[in-house]
Amino acid sequence: KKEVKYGQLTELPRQDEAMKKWRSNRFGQFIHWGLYAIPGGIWEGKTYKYAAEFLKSSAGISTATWDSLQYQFNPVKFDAKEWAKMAKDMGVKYVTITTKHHEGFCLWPSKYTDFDIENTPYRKDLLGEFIKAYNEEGIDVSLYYSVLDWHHPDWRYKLNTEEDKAAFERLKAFTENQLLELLERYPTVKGLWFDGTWDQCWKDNGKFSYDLEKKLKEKNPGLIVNSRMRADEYGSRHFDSNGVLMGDYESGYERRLPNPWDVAVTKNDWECCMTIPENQWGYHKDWTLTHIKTSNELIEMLVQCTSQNGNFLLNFGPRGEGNFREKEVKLAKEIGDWMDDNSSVIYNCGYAGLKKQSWGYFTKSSDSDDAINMVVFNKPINGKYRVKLNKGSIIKRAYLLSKPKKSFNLEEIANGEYFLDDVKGKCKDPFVIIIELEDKD
Ligand SMILES: C#C[C@@H]1N[C@@H](C)[C@@H](O)[C@H]1O
Repeated sequence: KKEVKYGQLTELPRQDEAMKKWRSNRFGQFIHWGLYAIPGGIWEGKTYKYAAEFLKSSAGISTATWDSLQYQFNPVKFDAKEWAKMAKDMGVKYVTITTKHHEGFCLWPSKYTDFDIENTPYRKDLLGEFIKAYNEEGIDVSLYYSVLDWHHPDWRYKLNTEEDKAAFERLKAFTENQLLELLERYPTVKGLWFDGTWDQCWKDNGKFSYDLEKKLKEKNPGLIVNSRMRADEYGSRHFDSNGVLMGDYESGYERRLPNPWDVAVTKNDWECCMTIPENQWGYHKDWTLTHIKTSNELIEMLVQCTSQNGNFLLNFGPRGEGNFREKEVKLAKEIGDWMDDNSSVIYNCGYAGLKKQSWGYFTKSSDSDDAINMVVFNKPINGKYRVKLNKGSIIKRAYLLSKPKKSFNLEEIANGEYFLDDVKGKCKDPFVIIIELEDKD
């Protein structure tokens, strides 16, 4: 074991109220919005297939040219209340929005740069309007912040020379000032979601990331930060050099999920962030380039995350003018309709302590020990659901969440193992079977 002085700051898993709320939220909305939403993946008539928020590098655009987009950023269709209502109806309990992506443009009026919303035709504190509207809908707000900053003259990927090191010291001070400014301006914020921390410059500054986590948590007690913020003094990221998780939850699942049978993942808090297209976080004009996920695919990801003690952060990329594409609005509605009937198997739920089975996923509410949720995605062709519980478990009753009066027939086939006879006819959406257990004692 290495001696790690600048590794985990807060003992995990956190059991304070702020973290319990984060855990019970389970379902969040990610918003990627910045200057990249104006060109939307197309530059001088050419469509670039790579992620739209990387268009500056994909199309080799100079910083001066890219930054001039600031004078076109005028989201006349932006209605924060409308956005918050859509999120509320979709069933999310929290939102994470990009305050500043890799391009360096800030959605809030920052004292530390002119490359911000104040110097656009919009002028107003867009981020403040956003936070107020989402909080009024009862949705917690977390802020995404990219340490990687293509606009800032002091950004360096690697620190080769003394000049590089002096420049990066200034970048670190700028980063700390902006983050403290965000927490000062927006005190209701529950978390910070760090990104752009994969370069050598950050790995060489593990102690700084430790001290910064400490300072930010002193400024906003209860603040929740993702593991992506951190490096230890040896350059190990997310987990320190002895494999101990840093930050408050693991945030390495980006556009991918763990193996659904993996039990080890349940021991930490974690979050998966997911795009609707294959790889577009910012708005891209052309959604014919890749597969666009259906609401049932996205609902299954949300249920899988919950079944393994993880949160699911689903991304939306609004247009430069401030509205969402119709397909995103439709998906939000479809997911919200499912959540209207089934959110009880998501909110405040997690790993049921049972091996996953082929019909779908188990989840269990933190508030009850004698009920288990079966969320069905794959109907068995023989109409019988094989349910393997822990030894000694006895099913008192099993029924559809949607039809609680009608019980399934039970056939016990071994200790803690049953067949449930199907009582449901045709179904096009995922559905829930509630298993009520006999009290053990
Ligand atoms: C790569 C990369 C970035 N990380 C995701 C969360 C998006 O912000 C993407 O641009």
